[in-house]
Amino acid sequence: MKTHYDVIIFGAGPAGTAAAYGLVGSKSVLVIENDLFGGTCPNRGCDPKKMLYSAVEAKDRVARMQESGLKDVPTIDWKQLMAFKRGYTSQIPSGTKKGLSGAGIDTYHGQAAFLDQHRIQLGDQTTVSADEVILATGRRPRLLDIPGKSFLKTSADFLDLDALPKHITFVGAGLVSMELANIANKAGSDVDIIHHNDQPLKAFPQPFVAQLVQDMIDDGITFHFNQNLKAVSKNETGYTLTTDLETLASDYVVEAVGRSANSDQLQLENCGVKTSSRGVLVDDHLRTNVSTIYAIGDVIDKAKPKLTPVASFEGRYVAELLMKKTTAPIQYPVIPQILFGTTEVGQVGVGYQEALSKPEKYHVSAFDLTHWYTYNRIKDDVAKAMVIRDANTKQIVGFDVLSSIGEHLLNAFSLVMNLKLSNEQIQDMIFAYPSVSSDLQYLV
Ligand SMILES: Cc1cc2nc3c(=O)[nH]c(=O)nc-3n(C[C@H](O)[C@H](O)[C@H](O)COP(=O)(O)OP(=O)(O)OC[C@H]3O[C@@H](n4cnc5c(N)ncnc54)[C@H](O)[C@@H]3O)c2cc1C
Ligand SMILES: NC(=O)c1ccc[n+]([C@@H]2O[C@H](COP(=O)([O-])OP(=O)(O)OC[C@H]3O[C@@H](n4cnc5c(N)ncnc54)[C@H](O)[C@@H]3O)[C@@H](O)[C@H]2O)c1
Repeated sequence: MKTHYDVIIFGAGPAGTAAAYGLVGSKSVLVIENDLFGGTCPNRGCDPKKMLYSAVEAKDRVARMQESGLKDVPTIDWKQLMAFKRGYTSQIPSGTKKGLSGAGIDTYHGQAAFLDQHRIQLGDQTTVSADEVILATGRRPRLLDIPGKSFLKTSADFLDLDALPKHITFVGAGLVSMELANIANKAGSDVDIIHHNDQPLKAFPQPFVAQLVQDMIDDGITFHFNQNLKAVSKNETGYTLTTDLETLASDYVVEAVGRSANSDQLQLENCGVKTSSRGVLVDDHLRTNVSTIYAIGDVIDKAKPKLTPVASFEGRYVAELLMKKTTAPIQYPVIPQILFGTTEVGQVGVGYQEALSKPEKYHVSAFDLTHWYTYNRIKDDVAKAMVIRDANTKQIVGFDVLSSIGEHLLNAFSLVMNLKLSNEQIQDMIFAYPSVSSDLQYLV
């Protein structure tokens, strides 16, 4: 390790590693990680969740095809599924570190904190300095401050469970809970969800969310809306949960009520970087109030969705900025958001609610896809989509989808919107047929 670097990056998640790789060849870089190299997404977020979904989706597809060529719905062997997941996640920290080192990026594993704007003290008491510093330390689960809080588990615990509890309760009906509750239910647990209002997933089209909630209820999940968890206590067999309306029993309780920025262990007071209760404050160049310190990814106080591809996009942007390849403010492409599951809800661009409230500006076309060949073939009985156009230019500016395979159309529409493809340009293309993508020509 050197004693001085061009750039020091705190955090080796999708944001920090994207910035580090972007700087390779132009700048000397040190990446400091105090936990798992690779960060939340591949270790305890998106990727392990979708490994578990491999079995859940396969089971769901088989269940849909009963009396249409398949007999008997398989059960999920949680132990084997977890071993499959761990086969992937166990390689991530060492693989990420090796990848960084192989690219000529120095790494440090351990705690570190600012001494001043340019100097950082490492856990072993050595001091390193840098011309510029990037904060990419992400978020961690926000913990409820209630009696019995030590009994509560997080999404990271759930994603690494050795055995599946008989009864699981999730607190908060956000993205994390809804996705993990569906996995737990399909894998064989009884599942309850406690939510403090009756409008989960506000960023998504509400008619589609209502259908998702109904599907989850039909699958046996119980929602407890408009109530707050007040206390947890241990009983002989599990836990007693007390809300302001009722008492529930459960074997395992996962709290997923949002995530807090990891900005509190960096001793930012020593360098003067300002934060809000929602994260590190940055300008439109992702620069903090200290001109040599930047912040990227989930740790920022931002209105943009806190997602892996957004974090990497910001990492690549700041790398370009530091290499003086750009001086422009960050300009985000459209950002697709999706709730994964056996019913997926996805949204990109102008929201459905906003479009409906401004009929002079937007046209909304609603499609029931259930009887379309693509969805009929897999017996997807709730497939729907909405295409939102600018009323004047007719350009597609928004898209919403509800389907067990919604992610494919969502990405196709993101491409259409980013490239501003016209209806005519799409009709002039040839797609592999029959497929999700070939339906694009019927939807535009
Ligand atoms: C259960 C779950 C499922 C998710 N699913 C999806 C999904 O399907 N799709 C999607 O796009 N996004 C998903 N996300 C969100 C996604 O994981 C994050 O948006 C993404 O990881 C953010 O990247 P990041 O680099 O900003 O932060 P992180 O990935 O959190 O990385 C930050 C890194 O900084 C380290 N760090 C923290 N403090 C310090 C410190 N003081 N010093 C040094 N290092 C530090 C952390 O250990 C971590 O490794 C999910 C999140 C969760 C929790
Ligand atoms: N598919 C994906 O892209 C995906 C999946 C999972 C997570 N993520 C990312 O991770 C982030 C964190 O997810 P999350 O689900 O923890 O947060 P979230 O903000 O999406 O949802 C938390 C929910 O808990 C509710 N809540 C807050 N306090 C509560 C309380 N005391 N009792 C009951 N409910 C309460 C909130 O109203 C909110 O609906 C997401 O915002 C997203 O950026 C993305």
